[in-house]
Amino acid sequence: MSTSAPDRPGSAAEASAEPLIATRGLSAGYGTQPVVRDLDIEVRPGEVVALLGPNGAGKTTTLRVLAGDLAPMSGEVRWLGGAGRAPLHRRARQGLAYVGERAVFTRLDVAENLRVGRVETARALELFPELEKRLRTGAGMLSGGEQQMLSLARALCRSPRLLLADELSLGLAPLVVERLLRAVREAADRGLGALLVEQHVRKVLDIADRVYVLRRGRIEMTGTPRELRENLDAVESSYLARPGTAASM
Ligand SMILES: Nc1ncnc2c1ncn2[C@@H]1O[C@H](COP(=O)(O)OP(=O)(O)OP(=O)(O)O)[C@@H](O)[C@H]1O
Repeated sequence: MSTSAPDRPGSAAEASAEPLIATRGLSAGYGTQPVVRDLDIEVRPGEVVALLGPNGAGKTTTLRVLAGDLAPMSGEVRWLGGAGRAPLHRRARQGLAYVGERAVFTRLDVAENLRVGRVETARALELFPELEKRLRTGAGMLSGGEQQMLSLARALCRSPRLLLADELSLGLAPLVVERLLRAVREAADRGLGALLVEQHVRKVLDIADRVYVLRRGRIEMTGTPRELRENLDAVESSYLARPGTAASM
């Protein structure tokens, strides 16, 4: 399977835009041992790209090195066309949003979380109206889904160019997962580029333009959701399934 034109209508023009982020021959890891090798990954404005793979494949490591949180061992990461090793805080100022698991300040309430994130409350509530009744609730008291809505609101309402999201939907109910993924899709339709690490394979394929499948630190498959679906049974049974979660995919 190879990379080909995205199979979502309207994304052909975006596919010709310059990548927001691109790696060439990237290897990264911890200590002296690379856990991801020879990665060629790119994300362009307006596209949602899914990064899939089994536990320990190196998905989080990949996001961390793209975010500037972990230095490459070899190869390069080009962010906005430049190959410099800008750290995460500088990339964040330049429009990179990184959402890890439950990225909220649990001791602050929802309104304070938005304020600290320099996000207008009204804008966040436009995106997720269900947060309105929780504005004065401590973020640590929110449900998992509400916490992720808050994390995503904080990221998206600052109009980033690129969103890197690590298991946005971990442990959440299917309807909440769909809600979060739809918010990302809508932001991408307005020009955001997004790279999503996601265990809900079928749900993310519904909104993605392209997919990379990582296995043992290498990209083993890349293509459109349509191409991946044709191989989905093989993909799931061979290495995407997590014990106990195959049904959710
Ligand atoms: N800070 C760290 N120090 C040393 N090794 C690490 C560190 N973080 C991750 N690893 C190792 O790197 C490998 C890849 O981990 P990573 O978290 O990138 O995989 P993943 O695909 O995101 O997995 P999962 O789906 O389980 O979250 C694993 O073997 C893991 O043990």
